Amino acid sequence: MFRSHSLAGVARGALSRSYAIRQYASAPPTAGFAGRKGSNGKYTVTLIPGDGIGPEISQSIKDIYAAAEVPIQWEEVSVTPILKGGKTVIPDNAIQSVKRNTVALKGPLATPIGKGHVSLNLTLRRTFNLFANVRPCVSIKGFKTPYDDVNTVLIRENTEGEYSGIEHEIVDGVVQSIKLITWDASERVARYAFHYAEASGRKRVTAVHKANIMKMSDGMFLSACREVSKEFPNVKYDEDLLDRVCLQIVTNPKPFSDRVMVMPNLYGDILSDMCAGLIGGLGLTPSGNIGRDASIFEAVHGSAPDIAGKGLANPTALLLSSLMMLRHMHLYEHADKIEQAALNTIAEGKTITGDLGGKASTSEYTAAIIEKLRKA
Ligand SMILES: NC(=O)C1=CN([C@@H]2O[C@H](COP(=O)(O)OP(=O)(O)OC[C@H]3O[C@@H](n4cnc5c(N)ncnc54)[C@H](O)[C@@H]3O)[C@@H](O)[C@H]2O)C=CC1
Ligand SMILES: O=C(O)CCC(=O)C(=O)O
Repeated sequence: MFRSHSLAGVARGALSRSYAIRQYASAPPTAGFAGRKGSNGKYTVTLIPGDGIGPEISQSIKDIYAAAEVPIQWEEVSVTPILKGGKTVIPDNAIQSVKRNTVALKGPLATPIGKGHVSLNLTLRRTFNLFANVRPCVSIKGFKTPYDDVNTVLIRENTEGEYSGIEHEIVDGVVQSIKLITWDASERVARYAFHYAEASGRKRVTAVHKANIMKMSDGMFLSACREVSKEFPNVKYDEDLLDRVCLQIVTNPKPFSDRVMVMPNLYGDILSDMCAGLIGGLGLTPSGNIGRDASIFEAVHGSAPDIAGKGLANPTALLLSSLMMLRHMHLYEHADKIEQAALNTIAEGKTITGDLGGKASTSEYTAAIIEKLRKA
């Protein structure tokens, strides 16, 4: 049943190069970066500011990048839902921009609840086949939370599962929602997780599942993980139930710092918010949606309508996502410098946003980071 995937060859070749993964690592170079560097020496990167707090936190990133002289020029595009032939689509110029540049930084996009257009976040992931969503969650040194040793990496299958969007009403009062799991997508994300573990020095891959209940769908996801694990004799493999993992992580997150967790789509969505809660909240957790031909980096959080337009948003999650992007682009020095400035600003605790217990506005926090960059 096991079919090899050509991605493996690409990844092995790339991994033979030396590759240092930092705290907020991009990803092993499986996806490959083939961005455009212009005659001015700058890479063009697509920027989707997004909805709600998106434009405010995107502005913060632009200001920090300008101060840090990151060799990037932003190609800003808006992603608004467009109705075409009865389907909601993404504006073509946004699609073309991501295709051209192969990397994008994206603010959150809002999705109406229980009605309205489909999620454009999911549409983007599917359009570009961004098969792995990498979500690291690391305690910030000096910033006190009930735990100071969280260091989890969660890799979420990103194109199918419970998020397939296949729903219908069978008869009045009975609705069916299909959880679609395919061998190919499971194998692909599993292989990515093992490569990530190898490249980042994590010793174990844990597949997180509910195959006791969803015996066929999660069962196949596990079979794919088991098969792929045979290709990686130096990485241990085990499996654990989602509910048990939740309990274990909130009880003691430390043991999870030696491994990469890989799981179907919805589990990853929920578990990553839970992990965020352990380190200070959604204002701090980044992610990368990794594909073969393009990758889109975005915070784990959404558009935060409750604080939008008030200057209260914490831009750190998007900033750390952008650093995953820089490392994906091999711009390590710029990433390291900005990371240091941001994390030190938080650790000092003088100029931090309300979600972290401070009083600073988004722009005051941004200015504090820029001040640190200037002094560095
Ligand atoms: N990838 C994406 O673009 C995502 C989009 N969404 C969408 O966002 C919208 C709002 O979703 P919610 O469930 O309210 O989740 P949310 O993540 O937007 O907000 C949850 C809570 O966290 C706070 N929060 C989030 N980010 C923050 C930040 N950077 N700084 C300070 N506080 C922050 C919010 O104020 C809110 O209290 C929905 O339409 C949802 O579909 C949700 C998650 C991811
Ligand atoms: O698309 C949305 O509005 C929510 C998406 C989300 O929570 C996620 O999958 O990260």
